[in-house]
Amino acid sequence: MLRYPAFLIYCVLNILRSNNFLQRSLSTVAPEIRIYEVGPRDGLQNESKFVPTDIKVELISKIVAAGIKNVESASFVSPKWVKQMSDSVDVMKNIQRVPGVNYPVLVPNLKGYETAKQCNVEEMAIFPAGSEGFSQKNLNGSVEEGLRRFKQVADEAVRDGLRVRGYISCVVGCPYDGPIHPKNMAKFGIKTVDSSISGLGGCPYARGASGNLATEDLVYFLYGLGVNTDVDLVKIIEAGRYISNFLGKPTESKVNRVISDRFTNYRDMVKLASCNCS
Ligand SMILES: CC(C)(COP(=O)([O-])OP(=O)([O-])OC[C@H]1O[C@@H](n2cnc3c(N)ncnc32)[C@H](O)[C@@H]1OP(=O)([O-])[O-])[C@@H](O)C(=O)NCCC(=O)NCCSC(=O)C[C@@](C)(O)CC(=O)[O-]
Repeated sequence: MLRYPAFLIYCVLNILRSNNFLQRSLSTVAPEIRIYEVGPRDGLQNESKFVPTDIKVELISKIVAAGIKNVESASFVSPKWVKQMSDSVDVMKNIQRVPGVNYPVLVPNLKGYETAKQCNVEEMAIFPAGSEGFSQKNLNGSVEEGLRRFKQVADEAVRDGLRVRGYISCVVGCPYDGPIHPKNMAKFGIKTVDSSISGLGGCPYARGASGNLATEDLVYFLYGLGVNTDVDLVKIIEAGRYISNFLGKPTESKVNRVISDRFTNYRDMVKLASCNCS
């Protein structure tokens, strides 16, 4: 009987061989699912080792080179709360912005908003919580206080012609308050999926946060379902390996783990994706 890793290799190889990822990635068909890569922000914010600005910038550029069009790149929260994001101004000033790519940032209050504006940010994310316990831990205030602050940010942003995206943390469960039963849940019509390169991340204030859905696995999964994302799997795998190597920890991406074990260098993977396995 095939063991799980062998089966995964078999599936990856078959998908790569039969469909040719590189050709697909160059296709002009509009993607059916929008991927929001949150690795450079949510992914890294929980890392204890400080990731230097140039590594963050390079990671973002690798992710963009793979075809991802939305990369949450920085966070203008208090540096006392999340030190890893304390160089967000430098990150935003040093990334080479590619036309057509969106580089949103996280903003918790008007102070963060002002800083974001100075960095020519075009889209920001606000992040109230659905539970009292998490709101206190993450934002140092109640749900109501959080909503009040985020409304200020959203009003300013809309006035300034910027886009605003809203997260709601803990809609079904909270590490402090337990299960949450939201009355209204948006169930259908999902067109945007958040994921993080290499499965990195988790909020430092969510006890036991276990990481995020790995972008490589998401791309692979959607590809298997025949859903177009316009993302080059080989390049996104390479970006995942880049940051995992830097952090000195194994990738949380199952696809990346399987492929990395088997293919040691980028050229081999490109050959494979080009169906040139001789
Ligand atoms: C909301 C605050 C700021 C309140 O933090 P606070 O300590 O209550 O803030 P304050 O207003 O009392 O100010 C205290 C000091 O912080 C400074 N300060 C205040 N704001 C800023 C700012 N923006 N930038 C820089 N400095 C700031 C402010 O200037 C002052 O400086 P001092 O006078 O002492 O020198 C804090 O709790 C905070 O930053 N929380 C964010 C924590 C965080 O980043 N968590 C991870 C992101 S959430 C997440 O990952 C979940 C998500 C979004 O992915 C969705 C999901 O999956 O659930």
